[in-house]
Amino acid sequence: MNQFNVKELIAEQDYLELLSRRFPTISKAATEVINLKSILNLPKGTEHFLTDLHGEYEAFNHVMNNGSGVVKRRIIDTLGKFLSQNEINDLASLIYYPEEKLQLVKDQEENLSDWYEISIYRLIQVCRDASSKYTRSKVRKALPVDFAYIIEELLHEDEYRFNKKDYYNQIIQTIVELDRADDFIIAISAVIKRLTVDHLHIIGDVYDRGPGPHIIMDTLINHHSADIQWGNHDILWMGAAAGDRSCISNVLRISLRYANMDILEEGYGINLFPLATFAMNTYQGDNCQKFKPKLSADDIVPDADIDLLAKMHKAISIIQFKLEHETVLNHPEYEMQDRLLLDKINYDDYTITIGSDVYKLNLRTFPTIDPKEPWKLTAEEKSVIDKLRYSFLKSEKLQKHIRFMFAKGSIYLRYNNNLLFHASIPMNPDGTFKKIKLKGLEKTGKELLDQMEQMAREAYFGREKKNNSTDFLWYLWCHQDSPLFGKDKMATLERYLVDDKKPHKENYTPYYLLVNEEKTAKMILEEFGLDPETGHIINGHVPVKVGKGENPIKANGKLLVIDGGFAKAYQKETGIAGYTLIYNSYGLLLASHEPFESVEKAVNDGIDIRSTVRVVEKVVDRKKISDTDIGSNLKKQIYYLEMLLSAFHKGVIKEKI
Ligand SMILES: O=P(O)(O)OC[C@H]1O[C@](O)(COP(=O)(O)O)[C@@H](O)[C@@H]1O
Ligand SMILES: [Mn+2]
Repeated sequence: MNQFNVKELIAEQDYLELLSRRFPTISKAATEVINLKSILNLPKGTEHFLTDLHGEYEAFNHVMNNGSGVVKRRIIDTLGKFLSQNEINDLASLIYYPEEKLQLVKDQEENLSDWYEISIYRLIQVCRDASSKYTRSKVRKALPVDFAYIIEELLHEDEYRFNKKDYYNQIIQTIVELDRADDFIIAISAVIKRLTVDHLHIIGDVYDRGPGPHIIMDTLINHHSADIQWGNHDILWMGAAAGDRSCISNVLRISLRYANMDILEEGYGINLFPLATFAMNTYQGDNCQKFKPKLSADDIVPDADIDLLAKMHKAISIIQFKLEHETVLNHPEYEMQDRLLLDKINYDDYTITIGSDVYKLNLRTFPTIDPKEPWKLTAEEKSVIDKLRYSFLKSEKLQKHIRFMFAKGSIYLRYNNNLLFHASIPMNPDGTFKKIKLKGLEKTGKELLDQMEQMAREAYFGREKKNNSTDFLWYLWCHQDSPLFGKDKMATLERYLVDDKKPHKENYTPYYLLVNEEKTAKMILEEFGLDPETGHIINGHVPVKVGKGENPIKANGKLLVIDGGFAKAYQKETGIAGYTLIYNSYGLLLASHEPFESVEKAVNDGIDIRSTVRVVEKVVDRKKISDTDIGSNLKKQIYYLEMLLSAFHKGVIKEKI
């Protein structure tokens, strides 16, 4: 125990006085020290890293339910010797989807009471194993109120213990007899999942392309412990929620591109009527071929709807190009003049000059463009975007989700000596950090990212203030110096208006080449105040083309890129359905997942996402809480509690009895 002299105690007297209100006696302070010291020796909790979810809520839910394979591992560890593979799969799907599985069992099982008793018995075993890493108090906090007492009894009673066997069995039988088995199974399955993964990291891009980012956000808000590093698609929605017109038009364009209207209308209550009527009138007779939505195999959309979606898609794309042009004109300091393309179109011969090359346009109808001032919105376009903006600003649900993004999110995060961010760090080709001028001051590396994050927060929280600009949120979406984006340009206009693929190319910034070198990765870790020998960088953003032999582990293990592509639209390219990372007390594990089929298949056929787990790094000594950030915090608390104990003993602070 730390010893302190009177002088030291007097120097901290005010703080100790405050602390003594929570721990008023020697005995209370000593008990807390004993508790905290014992926690330090427990194994480190399991962290789960997911990224680039892109609205794929079903696959996300599944990975949350199976903990990237950790739940099944636990079943095998606890009951593997006694159960067949089928029984293991059945128990796993019961834990993942208890409601659905119970329904199925009721339809099929003849002796339901037996099934209930056996299943409850097995679930308790798995739950006991999952809870063994934690203090009783932490487990208690994870229990649902209704069953807290019973689950606690069952977890801490041993069915083999003499005298207690009947007691234990009686509890289970009574649960079944009183028709409480379904609720009990649902409750204990949730506890198992919750205890299996202690903390969740989302490395960005919850939004866009898939149908249910709002469903994912609801899950995250209800999660017991999660953080988010903003991806470029998240900041786009954050900008839209701040009322930024360029961001709003991008958000709508992407939703229309993938025919995801549910998120806007049902998810966030955005009124699309003004855009629909405007598009129908303005693009009447135009089949808007290039703007037909990209549908996935299971999307069924009638032709008439496709026609309307295509018209709306074209209308909002043209509005977006105009708004972005104006933003670039308003911000010469962004140095994005190469993105001024609307005025490089020759509206007589339908060509566009990009750099020194001239390309043929694939479109000829621009009913709202005045070639003299092509970036000017027509009065109708202005009215449409203003009405949409109103809807975004007034959507309570959207604002709630975005406030959560700000509360639990950041551009980068340091967590247990790992550095987490979505895309990149601005760097020069020579390997040094790139200086970027913001608000008249040049900054690099960590300082730069801190400044950018502060500006993002100011832009959103000042959204109702006069003269507040939200343009910086758009900058973070698509600027080459944005750590959330990391490409030299976002070639959206070229991709829509020119068939030639040459100008579509977006090049990754120097970070991507440099960071493959171990020395650069270590330099970045050091810049962010982490130990380069033991730390890792964890990124998403870039789909890892496993099919083409790409490896997600780079820089000699210092960098992990875990975007394997949850996005269905990208699975052809990547060849898998996503990577997730697990960091437990034994080390770092990388799980690669094959595409998720459906909840039905998972429940009926016990088909899990097939996941391959490989060890990235194994620690020599099992990591304890003492080795984590929480551990450092606890040690600080212990230090002050020991100081308080000294103060009690030396009479600097009196016990409050
Ligand atoms: O394939 P899509 O949906 O048309 O999107 C292409 C655009 O998405 C981006 O790749 C950004 O999205 P990601 O952050 O998911 O990579 C842009 O660079 C590109 O212009
Ligand atoms: Mn991204």
